[in-house]
Amino acid sequence: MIYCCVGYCSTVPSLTYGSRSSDADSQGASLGASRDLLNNDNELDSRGDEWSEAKALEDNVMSASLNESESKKLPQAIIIGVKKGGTRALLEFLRLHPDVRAVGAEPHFFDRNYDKGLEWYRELMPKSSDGQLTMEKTPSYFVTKEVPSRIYTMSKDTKLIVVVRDPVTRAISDYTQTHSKKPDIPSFESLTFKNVSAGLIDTTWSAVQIGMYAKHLERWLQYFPMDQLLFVSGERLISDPAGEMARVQDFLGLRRVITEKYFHFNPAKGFPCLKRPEGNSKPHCLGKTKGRTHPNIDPEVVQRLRDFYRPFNNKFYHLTGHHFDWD
Ligand SMILES: Nc1ncnc2c1ncn2[C@@H]1O[C@H](COP(=O)(O)OS(=O)(=O)O)[C@@H](OP(=O)(O)O)[C@H]1O
Repeated sequence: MIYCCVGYCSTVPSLTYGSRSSDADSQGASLGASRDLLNNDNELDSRGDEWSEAKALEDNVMSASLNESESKKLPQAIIIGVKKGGTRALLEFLRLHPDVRAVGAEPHFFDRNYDKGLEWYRELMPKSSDGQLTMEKTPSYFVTKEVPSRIYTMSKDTKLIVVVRDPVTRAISDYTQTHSKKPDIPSFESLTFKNVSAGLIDTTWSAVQIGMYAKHLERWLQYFPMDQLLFVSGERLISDPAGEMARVQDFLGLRRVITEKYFHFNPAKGFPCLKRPEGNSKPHCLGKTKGRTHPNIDPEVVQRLRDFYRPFNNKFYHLTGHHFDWD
């Protein structure tokens, strides 16, 4: 069956092909069918959609003029995490590069859909020519035990990108997202502790656990050498997107096409938005599900979390050789 959307047709439901950006939440996306995407808890990022739809339309026009040597390929590079790190922004920035083709939604192949097989996965990818890089992003990969060996089995040469962010802010962002959908959940402060009176941090709470980056990274290093991983600073992706994009493009072996000309800082949103350097088109910002207002958290709890994360952060700095200044 052929599915079409805003002039964009494919053999899988159009939602799965970037007409909507479905970003990770605690459930994340399943690409089995468009119904899955609509029924799960995923965010559908409305402003991101506009951007993705414009891109899908453009891709469609482009693909009409492309020759038959184009084919769907397994990704050579994957944004594997972290949830709420800035993964959507990075993917959308990369999608502007002419040598990158990326699937807009999160395939969740290596964590939830692995039994569907590699051909299912390949089928989700956009067509690309030989010189182009195929990519996807699924932020839950970084913290899922089985994923490193599975990606290694697909290709030991896969390049891996992790967008990391201060784990305390990340945890609050994660909580804010859940709270926006389930306003009745307990407070951040009470979820943080296993035993409030003893002050024990609950490391089984995913919002806390995801930020123990060193622990997760050690699992990846059992399969991949450090030089196959790139750590992008979520903070710098906002304060200096062109600088982070230069690192990313170098790492991926791409020409430095996405430069400061592509960014316009929107002071009202507090984020860089994307603009085409040529022409007068309006800059495109990610949607309102990015940059939600975080609740005020008891400063004592924030301090307790900072103390908790410090050894993990220091180990992470040591392993990566990069100081992220989170303390
Ligand atoms: N350019 C730009 N525009 C908007 N938002 C940006 C941008 N760059 C980074 N960010 C930050 O991205 C955070 C969401 O991260 P993710 O996209 O990884 O979230 S998700 O895991 O896919 O749901 C999101 O977190 P919150 O601010 O907590 O909502 C943003 O701070």
